[in-house]
Amino acid sequence: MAPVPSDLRPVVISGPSGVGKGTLYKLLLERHPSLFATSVSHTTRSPRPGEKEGVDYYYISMAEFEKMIADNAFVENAKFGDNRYGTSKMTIENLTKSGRVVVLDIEMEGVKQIKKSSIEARFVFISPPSMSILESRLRGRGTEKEESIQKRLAQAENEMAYSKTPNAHDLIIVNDDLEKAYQDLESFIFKKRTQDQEAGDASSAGVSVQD
Ligand SMILES: Nc1ncnc2c1ncn2[C@@H]1O[C@H](COP(=O)(O)OP(=O)(O)OP(=O)(O)O)[C@@H](O)[C@H]1O
Repeated sequence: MAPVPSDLRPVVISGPSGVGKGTLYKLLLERHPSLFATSVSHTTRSPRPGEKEGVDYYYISMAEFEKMIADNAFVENAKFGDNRYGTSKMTIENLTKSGRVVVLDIEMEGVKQIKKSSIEARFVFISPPSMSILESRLRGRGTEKEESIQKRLAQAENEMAYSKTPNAHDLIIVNDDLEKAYQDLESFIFKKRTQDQEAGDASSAGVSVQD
């Protein structure tokens, strides 16, 4: 039987575009399908052909989205073009209550928002071995036009700078050898949370620890 981690806090994976977040995330879900779960986001954009409500996204109107923001129902939300995207607190809480570890692939602004939210999460930053390797991965993936590659590389500098600020992340993994990076990620997730950490987290969050 697959081991069950004692620490069910959601895991937020961030890092520059092209570093391998999606690849690592997919491996977690493939290797432990009944343990890890993704949180289905809410969006104001229309479904694309083949997409399913509640599987790819929850599709809602702009008015509903704004109501959810007003109700503080999102742990993070963002705007891309004319569309809004958000991760709902309740979706995460329900998955966690059902014994799953929620894995979130989130960019830097979202990470900052989650840190301010009521959700207690663990933050893992995936770093490239070098900026030139990051660039060759982005190019090698073959999904991006030149302009988009340049934008992503510029944003990568911001992500890297943020990763160097104290306490931004609980763990930084350099994704050089993929299997090694995966093993580092998995063992971090399965690591037992010490009582000191629990007490420290609880006092910094201003809540009491419950057994
Ligand atoms: N350790 C590794 N060694 C070599 N190639 C890798 C490694 N990890 C990932 N890759 C490759 O790098 C490319 C980018 O990976 P991936 O799409 O997972 O990045 P990402 O961080 O999820 O990017 P985005 O934020 O844009 O979605 C892919 O082609 C992937 O196969």
